[in-house]
Amino acid sequence: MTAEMNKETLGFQTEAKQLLHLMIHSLYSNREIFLRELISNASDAIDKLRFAALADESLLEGQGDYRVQVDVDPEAKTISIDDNGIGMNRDEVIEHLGTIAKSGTAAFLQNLSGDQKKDSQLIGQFGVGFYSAFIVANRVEVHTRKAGDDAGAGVLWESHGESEFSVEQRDKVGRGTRVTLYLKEGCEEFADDYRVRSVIKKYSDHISVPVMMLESEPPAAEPEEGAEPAAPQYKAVNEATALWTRSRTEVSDDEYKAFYRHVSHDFDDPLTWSHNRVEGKLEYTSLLYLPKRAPFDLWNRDMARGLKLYVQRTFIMDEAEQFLPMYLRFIKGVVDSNDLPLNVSREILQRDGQVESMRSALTKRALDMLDKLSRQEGDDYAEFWKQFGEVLKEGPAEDFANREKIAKLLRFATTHTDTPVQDQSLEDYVSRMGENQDKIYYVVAENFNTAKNSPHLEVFRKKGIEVLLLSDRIDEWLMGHLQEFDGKPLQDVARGNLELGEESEEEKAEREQLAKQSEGLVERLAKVLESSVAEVRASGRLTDSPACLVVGEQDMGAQMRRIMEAAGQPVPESKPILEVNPHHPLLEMLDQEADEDRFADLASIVFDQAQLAEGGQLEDPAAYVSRLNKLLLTLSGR
Ligand SMILES: Nc1ncnc2c1ncn2[C@@H]1O[C@H](COP(=O)(O)OP(=O)(O)OP(=O)(O)O)[C@@H](O)[C@H]1O
Repeated sequence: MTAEMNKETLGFQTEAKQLLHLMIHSLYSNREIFLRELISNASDAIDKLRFAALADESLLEGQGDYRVQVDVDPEAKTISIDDNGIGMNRDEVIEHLGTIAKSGTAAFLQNLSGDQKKDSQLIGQFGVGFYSAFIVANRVEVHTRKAGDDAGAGVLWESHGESEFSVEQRDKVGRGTRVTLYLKEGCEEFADDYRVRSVIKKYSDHISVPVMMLESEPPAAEPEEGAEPAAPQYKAVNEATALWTRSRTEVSDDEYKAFYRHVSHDFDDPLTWSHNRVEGKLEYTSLLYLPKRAPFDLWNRDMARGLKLYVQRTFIMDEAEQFLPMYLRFIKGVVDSNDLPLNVSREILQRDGQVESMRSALTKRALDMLDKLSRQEGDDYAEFWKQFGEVLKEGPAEDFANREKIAKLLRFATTHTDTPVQDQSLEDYVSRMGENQDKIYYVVAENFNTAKNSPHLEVFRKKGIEVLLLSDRIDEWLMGHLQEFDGKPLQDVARGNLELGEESEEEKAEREQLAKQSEGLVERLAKVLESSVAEVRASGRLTDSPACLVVGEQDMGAQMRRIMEAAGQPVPESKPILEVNPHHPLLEMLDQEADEDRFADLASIVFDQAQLAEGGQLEDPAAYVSRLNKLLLTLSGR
C-alpha cells in the first residue's frame, strides 16, 4: 500500500466540531492550559501502559523508563509533547481524536450562551482535553504507535482544527505518542523554552512521571581543551513524585489545586480537600476533593464517578466506584492501597472485604470534610449546598448507618427566614424549638411559594412554630427515611391529625366545641363529596383559608404521588381528608345554604380550591370553571 492510498480524510463528529469551535473562541484568554491537558493525557497514557505491563511485560519492548518529553522550536514555531505510554492504533486514533464519547454532550452544548466568560467555565467543567491544542495551534499532528505493535503500525493523525482530520500509516520506532503543535500567530510564546518551563512547573509539577526538557543552561564546567562540548541533556522540569505520597506539610495549596485539575479535568479550583494516610490493619492513602461546581452530567445515570485507584503507587483504574456511595458521587480524588493485589479488577472490588472497610472509612472522611466546611466562615458551604445539596439528600435512604451525620449536613428553607434559600440546619431549628414542642414540622410542596403559602401553615404561623419549607423533588423521600433528628420525630404538617404539643386546656375545649357545632355541616359535606374524600372534619389548623387537604397517616404524600404518577408508576388508591375552617365566611355561608344543588356546587369548589392551593391538579378543571362561573353570575343577579 502506498502512503497516498492509505491516507483517509474524515469529518469530526458534529459535537466534536462544535466543542472545538467554542473552545478556541472562549478559552483563548486562558490558552496556556493546553499544555496541562496534553501532559495530563501523556501521563495517563503512561499510567495505562504501566498497568497493562503488569500482565504482559513484553509491551515495554525492553524499555521501562517512563517519561514525557517536551521540545520547542522557536524557528519552526512548534512545540511537541512526546510520551512513551500506551499509544493508539488506527481505530483508536479515529475514535478518540474524532469524537466525544461522553453522553449528554449535545445537551451540554445547548447550554452554552455565547457569553465567553460563562462558556469558558462550562467548557472547563466538561473537560477540555486534547482539543485544547487548537486554542494555540492551527495545525496539530499526532504520531502514535500502540505498545506491542510493529513500527509499521504507526499512525499519523493531522488536522487544522476545522471540520476534518486525516489519518495515514507512518512508521514509528518508539512506542507511544508525539503530539506536535504548529503555533498560531500570537502564540509563539509556547515555542519559548523559558515560558514553557514555567507553565509546566505551574500545572504539572505533581505529575508522577518526569516531564523532561533539554537543559537550557550551559554545563557548569568548561570542557577540557580539545574535548567535544557536552551535548545538552534532557532533564526533568517537574517534581515527579506522586503528590499524595508526600506528607501534608510538604504540599502547598497551589500544588493540591493543580493536582485536583489533573484528576478531575476541572477548570476551577476545588472548594476543599482532605488528605490522609491510614496505617495499621489496612494501609492506604486517600486524597479527596470537593469540586466547586456540579458537572453537567450530575444527574445522568452513566455519569463517570469514583476515585482514581492506585495500588502501591501503580495506577490501576479510573472511576473506581466502590470506594464511595452514590450520594457522594461528586467527590473526586485518589486512593492508593498497599494491600490490594496489583491485578485487582472491578469485579474483585465489588466483593472484597477490605474495599468494604475502606469504603466506610472514606465515606466518613468525606462526611467529616463536609462537616468541617460547614463550620467554617464564609460562603463555601452555601456554595456546596447549592451545587450538591440535592445529591446529599439521597444519603439517608442509601446509607442508614450515617443517617445522623448526614442529617447534620442538610440545609433547609424554613418559615424562620421565609426565603427560598436553603441555609438552615436541623440543629438551628432544634435550637429554636419552643419548650413544649416535641416534633420538627415540615411542609412539602411542588415549589417554594406553594410551600410557603400553604394553608397548613396558618396555625403554625399564628403560634410562632417554625416549619421547614420543602420543595425539592427528593424531599418527601428524604423525610421518609430520616424520620427523626436528635430524638425528635419529623412531622409532615399535612399528614394525619394535628396535635400541637402546645395546646392549652382552653384551646382544647374550644376545638371540641367547634367540632360539635360544625357536626351538621361536616356531615353534609361528607355526603356530597363522598366519592372524592375519605373524611371531612373541622380543622384547628386553619385561620385564613376555608379548607385544606390532609393525607392519612399511612398514605403516600401528595408530592410523592405526583412524582410517581409522572413517572408512569402505579400509585395506590387513597383519598385525602378534607379539613374545613367553620369560622370562614364561605363555610358559614355554606352552612346556611338550603338549596342542595347550590350546596353541592359550592362544596365542590371548596374542595377543588384546597387541591389547587397545595399545587395539585384538578381531575376535571372544566367542571370547576363552569361551577365557579355559575356562581359568579349569581353575583350580578343574572
Ligand atoms: N498521549 C496520548 N496517548 C494515548 N492516548 C491518548 C493520548 N492523548 C489522548 N489519548 C486518547 O484520546 C482520548 C481523548 O482525549 P481527551 O484529552 O480529549 O479526553 P480525556 O482525556 O478522555 O478526558 P478529558 O476531556 O476530560 O480530558 C483519551 O481518553 C485517550 O484515550
